[in-house]
Amino acid sequence: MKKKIVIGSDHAGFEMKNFLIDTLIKDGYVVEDKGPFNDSAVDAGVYAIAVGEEVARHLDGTLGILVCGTGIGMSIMANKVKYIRASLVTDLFSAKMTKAHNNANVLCIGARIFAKSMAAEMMDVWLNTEFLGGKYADRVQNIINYEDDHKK
Ligand SMILES: O=C(CO)[C@H](O)[C@H](O)[C@H](O)COP(=O)(O)O
Repeated sequence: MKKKIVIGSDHAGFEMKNFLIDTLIKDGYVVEDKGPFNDSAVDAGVYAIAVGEEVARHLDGTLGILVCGTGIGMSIMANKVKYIRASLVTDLFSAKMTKAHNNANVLCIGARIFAKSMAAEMMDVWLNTEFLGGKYADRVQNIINYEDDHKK
């Protein structure tokens, strides 16, 4: 079975979130939508934390996707959650490398920057790239060690 994807947005990312959910379901993923469920103005941070905490509770391969206007607020907030490596991506190469080298477990996308098709492409590349492990695993482990030492 394919991985579970937990997804959230703010009002600016609401429409793109729904598009990405449809794409994920078509591709056979199990999707958990953390909201919002309409396009009324909300604070992106609430949804970033909800998605981040759900991913951090299931570090078995569950991944998160966050969409706001720029993706910036989402990435700042999601990275406050212990064990979350959230990446704001702006191109296909970054989308690939943030999984291959950083094993990013949350992807952040700016709905006011990208067309839906480009967002779906970045998501697809990230989902279908494998973490390379080896020296990159040592580096990711250093991040985890820091979190273990400094975060509750
Ligand atoms: O970074 C962000 C959230 O922290 C986003 O880009 C938001 O979508 C953006 O700030 C929302 O702006 P709005 O004026 O409230 O629509």
